[in-house]
Order: sequence, then C-alpha cells, then structure tokens
Amino acid sequence: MSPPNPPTASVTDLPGAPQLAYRQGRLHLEETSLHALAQEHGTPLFVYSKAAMLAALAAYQQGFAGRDAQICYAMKANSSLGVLQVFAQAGCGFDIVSGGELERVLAVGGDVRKVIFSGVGKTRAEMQLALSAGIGCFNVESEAELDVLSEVAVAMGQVAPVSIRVNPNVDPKTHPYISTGLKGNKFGVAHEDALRIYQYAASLPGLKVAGIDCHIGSQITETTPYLDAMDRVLDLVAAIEAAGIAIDHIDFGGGLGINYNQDTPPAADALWQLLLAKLDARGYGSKKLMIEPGRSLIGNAGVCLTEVLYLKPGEQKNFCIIDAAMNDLPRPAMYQAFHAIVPVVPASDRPETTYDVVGPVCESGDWIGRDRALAVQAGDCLAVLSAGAYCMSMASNYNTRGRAAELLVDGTRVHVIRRRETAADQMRQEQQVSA
Ligand SMILES: Cc1ncc(COP(=O)(O)O)c(C=O)c1O
Ligand SMILES: N[C@@H](CCCC[NH3+])C(=O)O
Repeated sequence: MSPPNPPTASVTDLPGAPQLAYRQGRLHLEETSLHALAQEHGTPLFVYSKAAMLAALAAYQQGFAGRDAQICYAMKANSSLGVLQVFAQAGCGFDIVSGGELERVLAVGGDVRKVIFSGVGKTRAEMQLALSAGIGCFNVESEAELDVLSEVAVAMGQVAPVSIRVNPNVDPKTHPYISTGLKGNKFGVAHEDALRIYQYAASLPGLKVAGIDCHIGSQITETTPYLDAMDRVLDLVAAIEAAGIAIDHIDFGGGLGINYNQDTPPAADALWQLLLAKLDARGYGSKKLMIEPGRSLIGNAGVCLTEVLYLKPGEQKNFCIIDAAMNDLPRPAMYQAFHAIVPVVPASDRPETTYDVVGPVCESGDWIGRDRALAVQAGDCLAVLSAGAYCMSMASNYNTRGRAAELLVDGTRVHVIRRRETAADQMRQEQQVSA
C-alpha cells in the first residue's frame, strides 16, 4: 500500500517542484495560483507548466550537448496541441503511433522530417499519409509490416526510410502492462531474428534501412536496463553492419520514469552520460542518436485540479468523492498507479482523516488514491499531481462525462489550450435512426 500523502507536503517533496510550490498558503504553478485557476475555469482542470516542460527537455539537451541527437517527443503521453506547440518550438521531433498523431504534428507546424512512426499496427492509409507528408523514419515492428510498407512505398514511387524495432529481451523492472522489451511482448522483433530481418528489409524495393530502434518500457527508474539494452542493440549494429547494411542512426526509445511517489529515476543528463560513455567505449559515439521520451518531458509538468464533492464516512472506509474520475485520470484504475493528492489551500485547523479518494463514475475501479490522509471538507480543491502524462491523452467520455479543460501557464500568463467538453460536443458525431 502506498504511504499516505501528507496534506502539508513540503515544497521540495512535491513532484513537480520547483515550478509547483506553496506560496502564502496556496499551491502555485510557476507564478499562478491554482486556487484562482480552479475558481475561474472550474474543475476538473488540467494545468501544465511550460517552464517545467522546458526544464525537463533541457536535461536531455544537456545530456546530448555536442552530439548528433534528435529528441522526438512521444506524443502519446500528452498530445494536446498547446503541449505539442511548446515542444515543436523548442526543436523537438515527434514519435507518433497513428495517422491521427501525425495530423496533430502537422496542425502545430512540427517538422515532419523529425517524425518517427512507431507502432505494431500501422494501416496502409497511415503509411500513405506518412509517406506523402515526408516523415523521417518508420520504426517497423514485424516482417509482415515490412512487406506492406515496401508495397505501399513502391506504389507511391517512394522509398520508405526504416528502422526495425528490436526487442532486446531486457527486463525494465516496471509495471508488466508498460514493459515492452521482453520476449512475449507484442512489440518489436526478437533479437535473434533481427539480422535476418534486416537482410530481408534491405532486399525490399520500397525500403531503405536507416537505423535501428528499441524501446524497453515505461516508468523505468533504474539505469541498468538501459545499459543492458544498449549492449544488446550495439551487438546487433555490429552484426548488421558486418553484413553490409549501414545503420545511420540508433533510436533508444523513451521510458525514463518520473517521481510519482518518492521514485528516484536518474536525471536524463546523468543517464545519458552513462549511456554515451558506453557508446563511446564501444566505438559508436559518432552515430546519430534518436530518443522518444514522453512521460519524463511532461509528466511532472502537469496537475489535475478537482473539487471535493462529498465526504462519505463508512465502517471500513471513508470516501472522499471528487469531481475528477477514472475517465480523466485512468492510471490508478489501469495500473494501480500512485498519484500524490494534495490540498490546493491546506487547512491547518482541521483533523486529518484517511480516505479513499474516488470519482463519480459507476465503477468500483474508479479510484484516484487509496488510504490518503487529508484534512478536507466538501468544496475544497485538491491537486492530483504528476498528471501531465498519460492522463488527458487517455481520457474518455465514459458515463458521458465531458473531458476536462486544459491550461498552459507560462509565468503569469495563462493560456486555455482546451475548453471543457460539453455534452453537445460529445453527441456531435452521432445521429438518431431516422423513422
Ligand atoms: C515506442 C515508444 N516510444 C516511446 C514511448 C514513450 O515512453 P515514455 O512515456 O515512457 O517515455 C513509448 C511508450 O512507452 C513507446 O511505446
Ligand atoms: N499509459 C502508460 C504508459 C504507456 C506507455 C506506452 N508505450 C502509463 O500511464 O503509465
């Protein structure tokens, strides 16, 4: 069970600090009072800090200083246009997994040459869209996909640049649902088959081998799985190049974890210092590098503000019922994930009670936090922390709940980047059967 979350968490305890901090008894994101934002825009409300996003990106940029490296933000973590804009303007490319994500890159004027297309189930239509847009590389995940991509490219009179995603069979030591580089995962091709599949790719008329790719999982908090995966990938680079197939770039995927609950992942620059030392030691230091970080760029840059609707004492459990739910914050229900929950305006004069913090959705799985010590009453505003990644991008309309509004704060400026979804928005695509 996760330890209770002290309502008066000190500034440095807060995941998201230093941009997230209590000042004059109120929680602020950058210069902006979250209480004021909740009052003005209503709840549930996602709020992101541009400074926190850029600081997270800067850690990678520092790690790669002086290297030929491309950071491709894995936009599945949060694909809201206002978020993509920040990363595009900061020079990022994007890791996409659908034609829809590509449309979002195009909508914000992102550089399509810096887009890599991952995913096990690309359709022909998505391949065509990506080829006509001129994306940088396809990360191909099976032999069958190589055949289809080559066919599609030939029909369009093009040659598709490809990397093959290799499954290094390394345990990332994370939640099984978000571990992707083990045998038995649906992703990538087996390490032992990779050379043969590269030779096959090189023989296909519509493809040009550009690189190699791996991504071992998400919310990784240790360095060893990365170092092991790099060794396995470099062994393959050696074998593939010895077979006469040039590998121009190495894509190490994403996966670096964040602090949700006293987690201590390595800093991006520290991790890359170790990885680059290994690359150098093995003689591959001058290869072009690509990475696909998602969560580590946005996860702790965002919070979800929510109002306490009711307190419901019980014999076995006390419930704190809030207006955010599993449709807004699906990670606890899906992965038993922990998000810290703190008061936006801490009250020192009330006793703490231990609550399960739950939403209004009609599912027992609709919980946001378990056994949390909170000094709250109905009407209070709470902040669910570390809510920048895999929250809004996985939000749904279950129970015909409109998706929350989103704000981007930039110092004292506040931008509405998504207005609250109405029932009319939700019904817009539907029609009743005509008589
Ligand atoms: C292929 C690929 N790249 C990048 C990512 C981003 O991962 P993360 O958000 O953990 O950095 C994912 C998700 O795990 C992924 O599947
Ligand atoms: N959705 C997951 C991460 C998935 C990573 C996708 N490859 C999470 O919230 O932790």
